[in-house]
Amino acid sequence: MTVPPSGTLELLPAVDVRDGQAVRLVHGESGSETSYGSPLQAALAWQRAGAEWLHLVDLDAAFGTGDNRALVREVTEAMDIKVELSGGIRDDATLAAALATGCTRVNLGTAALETPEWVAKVIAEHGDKIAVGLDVRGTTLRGRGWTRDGGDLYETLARLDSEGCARYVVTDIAKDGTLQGPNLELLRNVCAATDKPVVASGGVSSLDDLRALAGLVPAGVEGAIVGKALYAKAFTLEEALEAVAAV
Ligand SMILES: O=C(O)c1ccccc1N[C@@H]1O[C@H](COP(=O)(O)O)[C@@H](O)[C@H]1O
Repeated sequence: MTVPPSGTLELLPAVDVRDGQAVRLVHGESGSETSYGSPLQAALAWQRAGAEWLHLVDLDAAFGTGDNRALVREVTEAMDIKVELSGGIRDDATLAAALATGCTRVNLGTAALETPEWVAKVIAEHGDKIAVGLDVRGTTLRGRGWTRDGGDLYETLARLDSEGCARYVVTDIAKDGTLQGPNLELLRNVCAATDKPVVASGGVSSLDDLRALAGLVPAGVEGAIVGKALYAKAFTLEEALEAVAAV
C-alpha cells in the first residue's frame, strides 16, 4: 500500500562523479562539465550541513565511458546518511555491486527502457530499494546518458506502476543544470498519473523553487534533488532545509 504523502520535502544534494571528480553538467550533456573537486569531500560537506540523503551518480557508468565504482563505494561507505545511487545499474552484476555498497536505494534509468523484464524482476525482488529514474525531454524518455530515446513517459510509468515500482525520480533534461527553475507542470502531471512518491530533479535555482516543490508534497512529490544551485552557492543547504521545513 502506498503511504499518503505528508510532511517535509526531502532534500537530496547531488554528487555526480565523472573521471573521479564531482561535476555538474548542463542538460546532462557530456563535455559540459564544471568540476567541483573531490566527490568524497563534497558528500561529507552535504552531510555536515544536515542532509539526510545523498544522490550519488556515476556519470561515466551512465554514459558508458568507464566507471567510478570504487570511488562511489568509498563515498557511500563513508556516509552516515541515506544514499540514492545511480548510473550504469543495468544488470544483476551492477545491481549487486551497487546494493553491496550499503546504499539505501538504487535508481535505474536505461534498464527500465531497454530491459523491462529484468527491471520487473528486480522490483519484485528488492521492493523499495529500487527507484526508477524517468529522465525526459518533453514526454519522451531518454537513456544511455540521455542520448537515446526510450519511449513514452506515461506508457512506461503505467507499466512500472503495474509492476509495483515503489518510487520515481523525475528529471526534466531541458532544466537540468540550468538554474531555470523546476518543471512544476511535469511534476504535477506525473503525480496525477501515479500514486507512488516522486522525487523531483532538475532546475532548482532558488529557495522559492524549493518552496514551490514543497507545495507539491500533498500531490505526491516526496523529495527534490539539488545540484548546481548548491555548488554555485545560490543558497546553502542549511538555508534550503530551513526553507522547506517552514512550508
Ligand atoms: O544526473 C545527470 O546529470 C545525468 C546526466 C546524463 C546521464 C545520466 C545522468 N544521471 C542519472 O544517471 C542515472 C541513469 O543511469 P543509467 O541510465 O541507469 O545508466 C539516472 O539516475 C540519471 O538521472
